[in-house]
Amino acid sequence: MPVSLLVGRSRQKSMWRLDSTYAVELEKVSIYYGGKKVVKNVTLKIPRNTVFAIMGPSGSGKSTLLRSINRMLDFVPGARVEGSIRVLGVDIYAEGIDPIEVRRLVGMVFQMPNPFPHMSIYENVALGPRIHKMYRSKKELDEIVRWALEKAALWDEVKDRLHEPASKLSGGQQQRLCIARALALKPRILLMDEPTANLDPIATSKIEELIAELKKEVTIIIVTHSPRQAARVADYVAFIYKGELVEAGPTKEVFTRPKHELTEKFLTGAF
Ligand SMILES: Nc1ncnc2c1ncn2[C@@H]1O[C@H](COP(=O)(O)OP(=O)(O)OP(=O)(O)O)[C@@H](O)[C@H]1O
Repeated sequence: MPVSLLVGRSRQKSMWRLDSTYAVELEKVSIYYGGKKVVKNVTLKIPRNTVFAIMGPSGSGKSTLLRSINRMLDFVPGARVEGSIRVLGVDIYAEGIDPIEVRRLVGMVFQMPNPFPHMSIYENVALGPRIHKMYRSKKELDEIVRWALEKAALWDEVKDRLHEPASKLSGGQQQRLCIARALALKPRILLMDEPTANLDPIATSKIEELIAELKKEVTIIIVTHSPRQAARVADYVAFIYKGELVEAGPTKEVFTRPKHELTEKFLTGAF
């Protein structure tokens, strides 16, 4: 990364342990919507700079668990998290933690590509760095935008149309734009909630290739209901069923020697 990109917050002394073995550590995490417990006592360690897939059938609590990792559940009235969630060594629900800083460090990409449609491609990526004051000159902002679009494997396709509205991009391009938008904030962890559910197979494989590339720099936690996708992209997988963690481990191990009958059923498509 050019030195000029290391401006703003990244120069400040950080409380996050950036060299931590685990990107995320969940301990006895339960999550409620009102009185309804939808995630039940989940303990899980997610190694840094890996792709970790959370898989399970619809309604098993995957998205809820994912959203607890960057305090997105703060926006859901009645949602409550119990237990401890550490991100790069820091308890993100502790008093005094700024949820905005948590969400900068832990970016998120959703199922439906959701760029701001009337904003230009450039502005979609520049918005976060503007809000967080991550640059000192227009030139530096241009560099961040280019860097993020390159990292999201979109630069070559959009470099001559940066000021066109994002709505003119295809669905797959829009999703990569959302990835660029998240990357522009220099996150260390990227949460992806079924990022290819609305994409065709070609756009899906582009995103999957991108995931493999990105894990060199960020930890990726991806929610998928597809065991095939988990097998293709993930180093580690966790299988969640009815809010409970059934098993977790290296992808190869879980797929070749599942310890639990439920996991085997899920992997063979019996759900
Ligand atoms: N805002 C909410 N208020 C109340 N209940 C909710 C809310 N969001 C989700 N739920 C419920 O929590 C449970 C888990 O939902 P969640 O979306 O986390 O599961 P999921 O495994 O991601 O499912 P899917 O694959 O269908 O997205 C479901 O029973 C769902 O109906």
